[in-house]
Amino acid sequence: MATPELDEATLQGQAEIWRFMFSFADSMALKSAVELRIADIIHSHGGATTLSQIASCIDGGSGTSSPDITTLARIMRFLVRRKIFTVRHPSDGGDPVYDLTHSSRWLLHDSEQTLAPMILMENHPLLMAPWHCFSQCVKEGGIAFKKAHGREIWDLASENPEFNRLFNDGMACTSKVVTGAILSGYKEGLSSIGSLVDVGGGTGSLISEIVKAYPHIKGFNFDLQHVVSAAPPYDGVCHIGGNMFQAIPDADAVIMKWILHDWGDEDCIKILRNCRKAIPRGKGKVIIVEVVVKPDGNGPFDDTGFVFDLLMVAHSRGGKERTEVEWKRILEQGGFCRYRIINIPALTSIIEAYPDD
Ligand SMILES: C[S@@+](CC[C@H](N)C(=O)[O-])C[C@H]1O[C@@H](n2cnc3c(N)ncnc32)[C@H](O)[C@@H]1O
Repeated sequence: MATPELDEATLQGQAEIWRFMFSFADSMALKSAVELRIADIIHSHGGATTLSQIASCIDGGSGTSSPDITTLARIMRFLVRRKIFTVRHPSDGGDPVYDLTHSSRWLLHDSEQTLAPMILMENHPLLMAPWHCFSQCVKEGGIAFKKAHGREIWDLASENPEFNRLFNDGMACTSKVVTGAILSGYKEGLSSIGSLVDVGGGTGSLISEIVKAYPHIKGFNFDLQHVVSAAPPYDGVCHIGGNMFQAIPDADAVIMKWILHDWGDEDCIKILRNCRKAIPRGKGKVIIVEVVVKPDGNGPFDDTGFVFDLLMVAHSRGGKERTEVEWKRILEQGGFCRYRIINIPALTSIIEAYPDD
């Protein structure tokens, strides 16, 4: 029997499936570029770097081996196609030279504004394993991370210092990236605060940057004990270990970045109620730095909001990304009936919430 000819749309559909089937190739190529520090090598040459110059700066796997330049060339060809790097072929027939793009500047390890530690963290086998458990979660419920590792993410971090470091470093770099956006888009929101507690602040990257920009603010970095124990000291920041489900240290205002998205609605309401107890009546506020999902949004970060929602399926217990309507509901139940959303130039927005009293 003759095979029916495929119409254009069906063929296009097939092409899409091939593309999605291998989407992981994008993240794996990106991860290898970060591990090999390719962006840093090109940057240190001032741009326009040949493949052999890149290779000569890569440490061989064992003491005697030298980099496999053919594999490197193939990874670079792929990343040029993805517009992570550029390549130029000199007219004199010389070796092609590679350069950075607006994307690869985010891969620089030694830059203040880098996503390199986050790429290494999210693409680590321990954090990727739960993604393989989605269908099992649909069929039988439960927590993907626990199915993959037998325990939840914060328990693994408390038992495994290497994983704790990988996770905290990944989060810390995203805080540095978002701080610039907060400081530029939310200036007046911070200037009137005397003390600020970052709840689930990780190793203190966000609060330390805020205190650096507003030295009058007394900063508290509050997180689980195993996290603050590994945190570096910062001027003007006091690290406090504890459990936000029990109590939150008192301050004029609470900031929380990427905390509530880790939890289901009931847990968020408990955290918000504890925030309310920690801030002064009448003038306290909570500054929530989170994604606000826009179901029909087509801004540069809107698609990533949906990816983060699945990330929460992979890594959290009941966490999710929320639309404005969903945020409003948990804020009200947590005791914060007034709020405003401030768009900042970042993946996240600021939700500034005020208590009812
Ligand atoms: C997704 S990370 C966000 C870290 C930081 N806010 C940031 O955005 O870089 C969530 C943080 O919540 C902390 N955390 C989890 N459970 C907690 C609890 N019960 N009390 C305090 N912190 C907690 C974790 O240790 C982790 O640092």
